[in-house]
Amino acid sequence: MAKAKETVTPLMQQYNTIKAKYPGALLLFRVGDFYETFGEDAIKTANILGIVLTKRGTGPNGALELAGFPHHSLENYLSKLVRAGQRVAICDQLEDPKTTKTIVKRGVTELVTPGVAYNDNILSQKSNNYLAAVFFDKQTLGVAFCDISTGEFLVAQGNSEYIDKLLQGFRPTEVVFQKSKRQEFLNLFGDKFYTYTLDDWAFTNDYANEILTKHFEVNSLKGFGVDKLQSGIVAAGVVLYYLGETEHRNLQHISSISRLEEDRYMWLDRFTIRNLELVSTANDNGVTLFDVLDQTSTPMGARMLHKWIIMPLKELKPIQERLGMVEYLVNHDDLLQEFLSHIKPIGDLERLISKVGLQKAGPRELVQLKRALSHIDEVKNLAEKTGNQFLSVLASQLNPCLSIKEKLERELNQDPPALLIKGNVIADGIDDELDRLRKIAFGGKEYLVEIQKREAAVTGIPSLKISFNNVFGYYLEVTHTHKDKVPESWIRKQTLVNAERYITPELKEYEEQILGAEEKIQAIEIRLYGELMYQVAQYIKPIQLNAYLIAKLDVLLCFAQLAVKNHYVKPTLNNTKDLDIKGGRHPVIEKQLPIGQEYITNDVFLDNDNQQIIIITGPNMSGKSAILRQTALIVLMAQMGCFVPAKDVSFGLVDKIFTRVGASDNLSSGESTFMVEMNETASILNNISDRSLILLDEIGRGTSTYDGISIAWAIAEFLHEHPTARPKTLFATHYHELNELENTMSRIKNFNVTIKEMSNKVIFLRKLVPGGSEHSFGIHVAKMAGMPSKLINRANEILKRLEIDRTEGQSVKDSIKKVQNQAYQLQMFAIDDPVLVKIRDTLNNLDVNTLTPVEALLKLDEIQRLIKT
Ligand SMILES: Nc1ncnc2c1ncn2[C@@H]1O[C@H](COP(=O)(O)OP(=O)(O)OP(=O)(O)O)[C@@H](O)[C@H]1O
Repeated sequence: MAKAKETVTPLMQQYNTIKAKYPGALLLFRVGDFYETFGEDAIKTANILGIVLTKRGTGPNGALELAGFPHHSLENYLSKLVRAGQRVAICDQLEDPKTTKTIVKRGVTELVTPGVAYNDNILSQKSNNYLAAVFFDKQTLGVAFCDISTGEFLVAQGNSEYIDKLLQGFRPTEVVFQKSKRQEFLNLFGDKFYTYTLDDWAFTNDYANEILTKHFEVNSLKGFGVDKLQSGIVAAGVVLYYLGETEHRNLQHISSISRLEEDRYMWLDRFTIRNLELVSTANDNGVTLFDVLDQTSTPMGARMLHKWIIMPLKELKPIQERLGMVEYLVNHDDLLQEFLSHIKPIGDLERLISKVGLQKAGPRELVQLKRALSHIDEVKNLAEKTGNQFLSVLASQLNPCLSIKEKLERELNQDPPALLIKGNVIADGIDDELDRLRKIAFGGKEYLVEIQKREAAVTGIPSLKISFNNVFGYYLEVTHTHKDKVPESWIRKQTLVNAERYITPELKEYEEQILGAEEKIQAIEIRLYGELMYQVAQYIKPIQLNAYLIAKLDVLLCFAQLAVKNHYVKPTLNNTKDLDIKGGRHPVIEKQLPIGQEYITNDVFLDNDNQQIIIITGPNMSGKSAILRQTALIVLMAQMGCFVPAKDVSFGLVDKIFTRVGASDNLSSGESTFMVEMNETASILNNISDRSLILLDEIGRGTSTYDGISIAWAIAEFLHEHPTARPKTLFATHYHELNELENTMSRIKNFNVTIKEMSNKVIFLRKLVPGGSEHSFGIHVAKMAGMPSKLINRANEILKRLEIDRTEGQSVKDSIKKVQNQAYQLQMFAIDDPVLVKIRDTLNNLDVNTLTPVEALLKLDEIQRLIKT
């Protein structure tokens, strides 16, 4: 017998057709009250969501896997799927199953990807969720960032270094780029981004211009000031194209596009962003500068703060404006408190108005919008009254959109359900038909009692009753006693033992009304709500401006609160090229010290003429890095417009901050990555100016002493002898040999972080003082790492010998011989134990002269391990 041919049901045929249109996406297929997934998708879904995987059918290809969940759990499950890195296509029923006899029409209504999300469950409140597009043009790279949840749309172009820096700072959750450039992308930006590639045809000028001008309803992009950025525009066009591809077509809230102006912001190279731990730390639970500074009251304020941190300003006027405003708020605490009381309830207005643009705002969100607008009105009034110039300008720009606010107040039930379909969203008194239907649907009982009373009075039948059954609906029941009083117009439907049942045209009409009322009510509410949303959408631009202004005020209020709480002071910015920090502190470390322990403050002074480069020596853990970082953080905070953790600070604007940290893992065969990068990034180094600040932390560490010193030496020389610029530099090192540089280079000065040595123990004083260090600190390091005291004692002996011999002019070779002889006398080595022999040989083979502290550490570790085995 021939094998039965497997039949594919019409439903599965429909599924397969839709699935094929969205390659790479996990398809959630709505069937009745469930979203179902099949095959591979089902296996993934069940895994990620921890739901049951079942199997259906036994065709020639085996059973088909199936996993599904109820439709009302969509939001919750969707966020889990997207967070797990899935692209999720949501396929809905496009018509009411009741109205069709054939298979229900279905289609994908949204494709949710990590970069294209506005669902509160997926987004994190305090950070933006950017989608980025990168365009590899011939010479330059174009980039665009868009956050669909806020409507922000930014564009830039430049070399790969600049684009990399932007990607580091904006940290998009998804990056799209040309299919043919996969390898280039990986080479330049690494594999840490969630990426998606698109066919190359979408990356053309003509296409981008067309899609952008159409979206913004303009003839040219000139008005946005982006028309010159041809590569950037292509990337921006791709963003819009991708949003369309993912079924996001209501994008009114993306109401403008702006250029990321490179010249307006301080340049922080990517190492600086990472090393200063501005917005993220190497380990997940570390504390960032953002964490310490974030005292904002709204999510949009927090997101703005985030941007201010990674993009400090470099123009005096706007910085001073911010600082001036913070000072004013610090001095007017009552006003500050009043502002705060109105800003908190404004909430996330920026994302809220975006949902209006996306046509996804629920009734409660519109009520919240109304509330936010009332508070904006209050903020405006408060700001107006102050007479402060900045606040007066703010007041004149804030627009409480009173007419739409009043409309929302009037037309919406002020305590509505979260979902429109639950009903009771539109207020009473707005639509006559709605009021009438509601009366019928919800006031049904009273209406029937009214009819009953009236008919009883008219007919003189006191026992008249109105009831309902499924056969003929509402009816009047008359006992046989009153049979003869029944009017002629009543239609008899049923005779019982002691009563008769009648219907009347009025009852029939009422019945029809009541049965259809609920559906009609829903239809009217949906229509009226849609109209209301449409009207609110006309206010997207002024409301977005409000959101921006409130976010800005929120950040300034946050700075003012920080100033008071953390004792920050107002920095003085000027046009000199000096940097003068008195009593500086590290804003993050000072917050983490154990209770009772005070942060030791430090002064740092740098200028172009005498003290361009400071070499800071000191043992590990003495606080060198802290001094470097706090210097950069103070500069950065000041240029954000924030007060700073110090006693007194004044400096000339800084245009760029570079950081390089030496560590054994980014050094190869004695060649510093910094040197490599110096060559690679010649274009940037050519742009180093007298206003740049450079932090070099333990460059050369991890190589052997001579290599390390040579590299560090070369870098210091490079920066000192740079033909066009004298960048201010802090150079932390444990190579006391570098102190020699001071003698030959006039603008290099030695400093050290003080310690006190007491009976072989080191106490950190953490004060930066002029002068170099006498010796290296390798043994001290070993001690801190918990090496056995026997070994430490021995190391100290060796060191002492070496130091004595050096002053007596003896060669290192002789010293080593001496200490080796000494070693043979130690009891520990007299035994013929193979482990001890091995230890002895290891020690014998050590060339102490070229040993770096880190190598010493590693050797000691090796020896310790030998003992333990
Ligand atoms: N001024 C200070 N006041 C109080 N504690 C400090 C101060 N500076 C640093 N510390 C503490 O000492 C720790 C080590 O400081 P830091 O990392 O700056 O040392 P380092 O000399 O750079 O060491 P390494 O060479 O190992 O990087 C910090 O994490 C902090 O807890």
